[in-house]
Amino acid sequence: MRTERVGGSGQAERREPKVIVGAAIIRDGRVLACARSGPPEVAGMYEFPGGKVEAGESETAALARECAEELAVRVEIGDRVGRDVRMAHGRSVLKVYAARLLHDDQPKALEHQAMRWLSAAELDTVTWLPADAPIVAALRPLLLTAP
Ligand SMILES: Nc1nc2c([nH]c(=O)n2[C@H]2C[C@H](O)[C@@H](COP(=O)(O)OP(=O)(O)OP(=O)(O)O)O2)c(=O)[nH]1
Repeated sequence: MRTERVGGSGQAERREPKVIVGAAIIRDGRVLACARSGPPEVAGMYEFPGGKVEAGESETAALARECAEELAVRVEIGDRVGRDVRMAHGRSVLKVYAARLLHDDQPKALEHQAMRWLSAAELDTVTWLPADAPIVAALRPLLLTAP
């Protein structure tokens, strides 16, 4: 979706929504859920590790960078999980990809206040950021069928 606003020339400018990517890192039928450390209004709420895609960066490169920065792990990025989720009145969009850890790397919560490996049955035991609800729903069957 494009959002439009009227610029100084009176003509409509088109703005692409900012893309936020998240990694649903799956291991042994569990997904890694990470609790935000801030800002205060969302601190303690769970999300998928990730962040904003920078200019000129691919979504998969952004995910690999964010997983390295936030968790000190290397990941292989797989298929999309769930749909695009519009946030901030359409100014941003959340896209989540399945991922797996490479080289037996062990995640460290370098920027989050907590981390949990959740099975399908445990997905609802944490409070997710509101935008993540459709992604979590789409993830459930994937965890149940994961090898
Ligand atoms: N990483 C991530 N962000 C999410 C999820 N769900 C959700 O609503 N968000 C929101 C929270 C934030 O408003 C935004 C991500 O911004 P961020 O501040 O974490 O991104 P970033 O790591 O690039 O941060 P920065 O460079 O601006 O400090 O997306 C999710 O599952 N994962």
